[in-house]
Amino acid sequence: MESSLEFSSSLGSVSSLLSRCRTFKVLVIGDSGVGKTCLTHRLCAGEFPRRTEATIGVDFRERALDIDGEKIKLQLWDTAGQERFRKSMVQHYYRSVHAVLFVYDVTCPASFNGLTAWVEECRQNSLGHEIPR
Ligand SMILES: Nc1nc2c(ncn2[C@@H]2O[C@H](COP(=O)(O)OP(=O)(O)OP(=O)(O)O)[C@@H](O)[C@H]2O)c(=O)[nH]1
Repeated sequence: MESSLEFSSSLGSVSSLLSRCRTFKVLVIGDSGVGKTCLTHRLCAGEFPRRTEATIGVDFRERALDIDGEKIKLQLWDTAGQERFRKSMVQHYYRSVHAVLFVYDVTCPASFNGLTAWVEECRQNSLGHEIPR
């Protein structure tokens, strides 16, 4: 009885090891209207949304990947570009981030110049230099 219990518990740990999947949190930032929601929706749902509304706070999207046989979960944090929809939440966005994606609109130079403010926000929230961006 004891040995069969041991056997089933070790089977359990093997199956949990096999199904374990690493999750990577990617923060998506940039000016309002540059296409963050469209980009993340396209990546996760396989198509562009018909219409979007300004993001309030943050929207979460996930994409499962298989990289070299390992299951990876990409967790995209689509954040609001409008200051009034970010408010005091910002510091939470930067917690345990694995990578940051800066987005700008190629038809809008101001949104490219605006990236300096987003880089500065990263600095203010103590984003480490080792974090890919
Ligand atoms: N022409 C064109 N329009 C786009 C593209 N990507 C997004 N749009 C349009 O741009 C508008 C804003 O797109 P969103 O994805 O909502 O922008 P956002 O950066 O998430 O905006 P916030 O939520 O306010 O930060 C929408 O009307 C989209 O349809 C693109 O690649 N080409």
